[in-house]
Amino acid sequence: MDKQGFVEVMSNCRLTICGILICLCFGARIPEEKVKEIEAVLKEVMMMTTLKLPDFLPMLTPLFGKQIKTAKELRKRQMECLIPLIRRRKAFVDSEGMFSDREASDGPEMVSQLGAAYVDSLLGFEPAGRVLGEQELVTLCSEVISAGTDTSATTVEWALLHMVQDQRIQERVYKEVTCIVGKNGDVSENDVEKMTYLEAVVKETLRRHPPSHFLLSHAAKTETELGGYTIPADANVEFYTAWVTEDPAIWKDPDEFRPERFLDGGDGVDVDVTGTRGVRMAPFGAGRRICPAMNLGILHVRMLLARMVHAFKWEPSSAHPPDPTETFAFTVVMKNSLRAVISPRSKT
Ligand code: HEM
Repeated sequence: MDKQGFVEVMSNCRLTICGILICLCFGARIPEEKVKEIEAVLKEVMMMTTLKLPDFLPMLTPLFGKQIKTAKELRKRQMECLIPLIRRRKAFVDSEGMFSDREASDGPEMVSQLGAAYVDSLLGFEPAGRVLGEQELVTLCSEVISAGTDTSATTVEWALLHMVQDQRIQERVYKEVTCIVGKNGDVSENDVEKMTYLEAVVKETLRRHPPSHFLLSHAAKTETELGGYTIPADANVEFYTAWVTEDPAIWKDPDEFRPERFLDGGDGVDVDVTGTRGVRMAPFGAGRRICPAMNLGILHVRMLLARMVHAFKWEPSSAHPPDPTETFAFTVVMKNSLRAVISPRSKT
């Protein structure tokens, strides 16, 4: 909680998730300041890659010289942030996980065993008959960190908004968590698997507030028929998926936030979030380009929410009342990010 007496939820969640994903990519534990730096650079990269006029009219590219210069400078900062982590992990892999004392004290601690970091699998990967260069490794790792940070943090913020506004939902989650781990226990991955009400809260959050209203750009490789339209070969296809969850013909009272709809007897109980058995919501996309880390994302969101509600009671800040107005910041986030007052839960 900061000096003003409230917690700014989004920035703290982004930092936590970004730290986890950096560790997942490079197997390293790095200081918070460094996580903040990487997170800020990758957010800028992401905002820079949203579609601009020259993406539709390449002939206009020469008019965008200033933006291209800014993009190149940003790319340089991105490389400077991540290349040292790639080189350190490569040295660790080359030493077969046996750093000497001097090497070990010479940089961030390696906390994932050999083979467990994402970059380990890329170091030996030769997709085009050659090893990947540092630029490519930076891009691939950045993609994972960026794709996982904003989406998961956005989901946590929206879920918490509803738990702050409707204390009944929060108390039900708290009761479920304490029933499983007690008031003093630590919430583990296995524990959250058993929390059916929390699962319903997360599903309802992904239904009511899908972090991405559009999927990533898809392309038709050959001429295709889709929904009665002819899509020419090579055309980009943008899917607006949020509409499915707003349609009263598909969901009862779609605007209402009601986790119970995902419990027995509810209108969402049989919904398949992967879209394999029909699409009633598609927060992760559907088909072969579905989010490859869907289960990890859901796990992060559930773990964070369970631990946050287990440790603290979250209430609205009277100075900054919760405001559900949306805005686009790569994902669709709260325009005025959630600020909540927290008080520690009794441990007895
Ligand atoms: C609640 C959390 C998450 C949500 C809602 C989410 C949602 C999505 C969506 C909608 C897509 C686009 C699918 C398409 O275009 O068809 C996507 C792609 C992707 N996601 Fe996630 N995601 C989440 C968590 C994560 C995490 C934690 C990671 C990494 C650890 C991740 C990595 C990726 C990657 C790499 C892609 C691109 C896949 C490709 O190019 O085919 N996501 N995600």
